[in-house]
Amino acid sequence: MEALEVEGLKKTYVSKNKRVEAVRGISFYVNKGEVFSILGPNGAGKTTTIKAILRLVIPEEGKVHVNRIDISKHISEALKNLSAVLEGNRNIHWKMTVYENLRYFGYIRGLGGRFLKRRVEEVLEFVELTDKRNELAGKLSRGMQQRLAIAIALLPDTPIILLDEPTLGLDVESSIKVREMLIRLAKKGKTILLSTHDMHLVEKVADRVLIINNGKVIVCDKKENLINAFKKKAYKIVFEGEDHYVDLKKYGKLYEENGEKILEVQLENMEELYKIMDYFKEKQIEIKHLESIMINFEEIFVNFVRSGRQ
Ligand SMILES: Nc1ncnc2c1ncn2[C@@H]1O[C@H](COP(=O)(O)OP(=O)(O)OP(=O)(O)O)[C@@H](O)[C@H]1O
Repeated sequence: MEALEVEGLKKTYVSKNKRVEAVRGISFYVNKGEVFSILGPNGAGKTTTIKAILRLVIPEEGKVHVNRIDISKHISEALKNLSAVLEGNRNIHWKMTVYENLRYFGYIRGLGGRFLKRRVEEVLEFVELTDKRNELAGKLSRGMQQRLAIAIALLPDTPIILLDEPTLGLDVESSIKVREMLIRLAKKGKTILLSTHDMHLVEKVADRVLIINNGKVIVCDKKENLINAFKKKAYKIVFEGEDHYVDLKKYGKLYEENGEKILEVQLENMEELYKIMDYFKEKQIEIKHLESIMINFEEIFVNFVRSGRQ
């Protein structure tokens, strides 16, 4: 069942002498309990899409349903299901402590009394900031500020959480912490929509991926399918042979590993593989084994964006 449905979203920013078609007809859905990632280069329209879902920008076309509720018609009802961590840490009060921030934003979301008190402790523990509760938010590291922003979003315990670039500008350790947090949230059954261009994050947490460029969808599929689409086309050929093998360089990357000679190739189709195998035969170089290899998600992304540039 879909937790989020986005249909035909269009948003054009118009200023005095400029029109930017930021989102040009984007549609997708996010299933309940799924981690769905929007991936795209700078300016692709990721932030605009997330803001349009939250009605922070009003799209000129398109529909957004949150748990089957049309957000343009029943905004407060729909928003009860959503919380968001937007880009940057602007939604934190620098001069308040961690604890005061959580109380303050809890009140804003309509929480109070014993429930809020308990929730504050729970989220503090979840983001591992319990021992920083009395520190001023402005004095925290960037990674901790991001965790505080996530804690604030978690307070109302909504079923759907949107995150825009949650690891942007964070050091490796903090990025890993955020990544682990998202995995824990997914395990709790939360529906997560995140925008990012952090490939590691996508590789580790996403179930399905939507790749967009210039405000349009290039592809939307399960992460595994996207990986497999290219995995089949990348091969590692382990071979034996003394002479001639330097010529193989023209086919791909040639190297030695643990005393084995390896040729790594990326191919458009099987014909190309057969051609290479014929060449091995002709030169009497023995192939010991051949395996399809995984190319990393970054390469997959670049391949899709290149092939589908709109
Ligand atoms: N308020 C605005 N007024 C005018 N143009 C805007 C506005 N906000 C975004 N844009 C433009 O719309 C396009 C899409 O921007 P958006 O922020 O949605 O992309 P993004 O994929 O989130 O990129 P980034 O990763 O750089 O944030 C860009 O060309 C951007 O310059």
